[in-house]
Amino acid sequence: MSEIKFAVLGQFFHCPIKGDFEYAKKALIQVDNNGTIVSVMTEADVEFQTQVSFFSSKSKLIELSSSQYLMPGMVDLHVHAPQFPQAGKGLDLPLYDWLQDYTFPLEAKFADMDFTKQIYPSLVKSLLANGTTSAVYFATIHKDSSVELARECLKQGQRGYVGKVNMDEASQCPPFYIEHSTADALKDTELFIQEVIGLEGNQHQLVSPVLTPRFVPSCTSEMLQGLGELAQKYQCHVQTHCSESDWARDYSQQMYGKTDAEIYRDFGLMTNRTILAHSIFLTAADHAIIKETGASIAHCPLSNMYFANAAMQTREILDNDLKCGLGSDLAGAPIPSIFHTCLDAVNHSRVREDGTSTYLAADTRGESGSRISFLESYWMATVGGGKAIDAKVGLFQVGFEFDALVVDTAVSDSNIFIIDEMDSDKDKLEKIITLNNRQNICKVWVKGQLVVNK
Ligand SMILES: O=c1[nH]c(=O)c2nc[nH]c2[nH]1
Repeated sequence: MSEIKFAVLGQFFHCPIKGDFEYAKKALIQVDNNGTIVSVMTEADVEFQTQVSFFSSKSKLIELSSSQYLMPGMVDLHVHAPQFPQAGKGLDLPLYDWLQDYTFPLEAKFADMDFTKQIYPSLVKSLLANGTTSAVYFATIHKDSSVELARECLKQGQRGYVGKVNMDEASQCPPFYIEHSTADALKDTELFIQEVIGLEGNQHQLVSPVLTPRFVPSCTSEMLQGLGELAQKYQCHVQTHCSESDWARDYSQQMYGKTDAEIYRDFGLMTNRTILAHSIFLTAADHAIIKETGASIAHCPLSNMYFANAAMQTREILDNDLKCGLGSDLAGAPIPSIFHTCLDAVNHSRVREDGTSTYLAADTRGESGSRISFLESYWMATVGGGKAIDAKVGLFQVGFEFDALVVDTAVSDSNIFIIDEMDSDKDKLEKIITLNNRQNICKVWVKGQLVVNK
């Protein structure tokens, strides 16, 4: 049996059931040397006090104050790592022009390893500081630079899922940012997988390679076929964009006469380790394919407002029990915080429910019954994300990895203002979800390793 590394004493929130939450006022969570939760006790347990005294005497007790809340680490299912320098600018164009004018020229710069090493450490640091313990990254088409991102995740202790992007369709990719050849790109991708798995210090697979066809328009059918074969060979994760805008949806129909989900399925890219970013224009048949294959959706509410030209079917996706988590979609949206994404997801659904045009009567303006709750969005950010990456994270339960953060509502520059006599436990959790900022996050652990400590 492995040794206990530390035990945390304090209050916690988590959401074992979608749309609901659990609050423990005083709990003791024991974490072993592998970073796994081996015991969760509350005051009702007879052994509670004895265990607290024991860990205290061994100097292994981390005791939270009354303004501090232990919460599961956040999972960001969709981050474009090289777009970090672009965050907060250039969202004036539709998707196609945005890619061609702003994004591809920036991503092309990552051929330069010095530039890579200038950007990626700051990105990983920023995400960790915002409580993102697991991140699923698109890197660029460059193998070495993409491996460097995985190395950086490992160095800073973030659970990273990193993809070398694949794009080889000459009519859609600029000459300065396209694979040299499909065959070379597939060889590079296979090498990338092997190099990430074999990175020094990655014995526990904290970082994993992800097959990453950018989206249907940027890939030839030979590329999709080759990546599908690699997905079967290595059983690794797959990530891509799915039916994200009118333009992208129509492109797939014109080229293949199929939806994106059908195309990915037919090329062997839909597995229970596939993460489909956006997934706005889903048909009933797409829902069935996603459910049957066990693929997941990364809901990116803020970038959908810029690029999707439509609102997400979040209510139906949750009701249909499709696997779904949240993505920041840096830098199709500017904010590197999944807490913020939770708020965006709720706002997005409320605008859909209410509709927008003041020229229409209230009862014809929106799509009634389509809102989601704060608890559902928080569930997606933690448990839903954990299921998508196929990792035991997102809950404080025995056997789960200790990926966690501490929110302190009493830091001097806090936006969260809690009054114990006035706020129910649910009020407190909703305030934390909606008002939390990086200054409130004072500790972050990934796999039991303390990676942020303020
Ligand atoms: O939001 C997006 N960001 C991207 O970089 C991208 N590439 C294809 N489709 C995309 N959508």
